[in-house]
Amino acid sequence: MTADQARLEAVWRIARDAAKAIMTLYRNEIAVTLKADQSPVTQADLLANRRIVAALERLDPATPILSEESVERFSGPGPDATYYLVDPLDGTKEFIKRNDEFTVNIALICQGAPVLGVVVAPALDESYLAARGLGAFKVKGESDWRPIRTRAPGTEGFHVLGSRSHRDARLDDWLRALGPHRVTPMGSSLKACRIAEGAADVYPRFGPTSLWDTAAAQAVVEAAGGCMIDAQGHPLSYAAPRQVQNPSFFVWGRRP
Ligand SMILES: Nc1ncnc2c1ncn2[C@@H]1O[C@H](COP(=O)(O)O)[C@@H](OP(=O)(O)O)[C@H]1O
Ligand SMILES: [Mg+2]
Repeated sequence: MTADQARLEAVWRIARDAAKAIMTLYRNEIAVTLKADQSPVTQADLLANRRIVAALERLDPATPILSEESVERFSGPGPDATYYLVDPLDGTKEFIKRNDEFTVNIALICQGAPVLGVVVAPALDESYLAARGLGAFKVKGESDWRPIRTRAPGTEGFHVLGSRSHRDARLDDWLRALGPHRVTPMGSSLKACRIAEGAADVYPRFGPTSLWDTAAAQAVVEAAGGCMIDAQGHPLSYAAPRQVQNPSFFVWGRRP
């Protein structure tokens, strides 16, 4: 087993542990509070955050952690510009609506790029894992690892994935220019993971997102042969984590 694989499996175990904690709360009544930016947060976001941060600190004490639910603890990247980037519960609105489209996300950033990514969908019992040099994998349950690859669009047009909660005129204009397509709404980083496994072709995102929403899924989609790029065609960068907002971006299974 390589060091990268050992680390990938260790980070996956941490994400799965958080996923189990999330599911115990998902089955009961969900209490929702609003954060300062008016976005919803639940006990599940906070519980998952505590478990992930404590476990990553045990696993890798020298590497700083930037998490959506504890941004104030982050004092900047560590040696070699490395840090963990965590969204303990992406798709909180989907969690509250109970449509199963929410994920736990952990990425390892090195020199501004996501070099390892773990995305777990707790309610679906599916995981997407990737590390540079190892490839990208989907795991159903605990042990069924399968390598994944992106696909080329079929002759019937593009299968597009889009946010359930954010749709605006820029997206409508972009879709008009795309040509023949169909759109499936979906929550969370699951959209990019579905493209990584060749189940869809493109995910355009014009609404606001933050670094922790994209990093883990970007590692997966890149290792599977796709890309997550800004309007200039550059891969999303994590080199300046003081600025947590992403630009608009596009996830393509095959680069256009
Ligand atoms: N105004 C805003 N600013 C920053 N990020 C936003 C935002 N509105 C939505 N998002 C991001 O979009 C994510 C949901 O994406 P989607 O609509 O594709 O499911 C949210 O993840 P969280 O659920 O982790 O907060 C949140 O991070
Ligand atoms: Mg999120």
